Amino acid sequence: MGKRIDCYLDCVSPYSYYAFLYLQQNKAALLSHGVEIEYIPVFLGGINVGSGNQPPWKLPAKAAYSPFDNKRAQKYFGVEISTPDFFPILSLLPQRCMTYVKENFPVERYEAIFKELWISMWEQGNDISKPEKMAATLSRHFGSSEVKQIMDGANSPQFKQKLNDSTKRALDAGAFGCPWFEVTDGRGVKEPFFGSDRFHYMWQYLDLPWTDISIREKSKL
Ligand SMILES: N[C@@H](CCC(=O)N[C@@H](CS)C(=O)NCC(=O)O)C(=O)O
Repeated sequence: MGKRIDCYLDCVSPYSYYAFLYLQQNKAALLSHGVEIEYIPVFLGGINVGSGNQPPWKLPAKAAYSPFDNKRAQKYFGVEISTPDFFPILSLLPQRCMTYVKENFPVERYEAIFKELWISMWEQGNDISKPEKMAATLSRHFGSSEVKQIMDGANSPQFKQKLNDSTKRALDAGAFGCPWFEVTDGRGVKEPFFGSDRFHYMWQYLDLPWTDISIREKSKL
């Protein structure tokens, strides 16, 4: 039975970015231990509603704590972001675009453009819920006819439904936030994991020889 990590992500979530970067950096090491990774775009707003949760910034104590944790995570994962003025955005358009790209383009291009959404929004301050900003971000990796194809696909009933279905799938897997993971061990048994700060438990669950979240030298992080 193949070990795997199904990883549910939304570009509106900075912790999804950290988890994505971390898994991408460790992809080869994981694959060498037979662990496959799949990134699945979901709508975090729908996960909050469906699970009865609220975004952390809505609870005053969490909102006050969050900047500390976020800064530490940025330092740890080696990335600098800042919360844009327009936050939060409705991430339906970008997440529908990712749903379309996932199904219609090679996985390398899909992973490259997913990363680009976080860069565009969180590092460069672009409101990618706006069609023109989303199209401009897509055009960093796709030609103009492909950008049109993706934007049209994202707005089609079929891909709107597919994003709903993935969000439902995450909820069925127990999700109440992002990043959410459904991890399958070597016997085919699945367990849920939440957050970019739980990889050490994941390695333990997958019976990998790493005891810490970091499987690399500190200097290489
Ligand atoms: N401790 C987690 C926090 C992740 C987190 O706060 N995710 C947000 C979205 S960016 C969320 O969905 N939170 C739901 C919750 O905290 O209940 C981590 O370090 O990754």
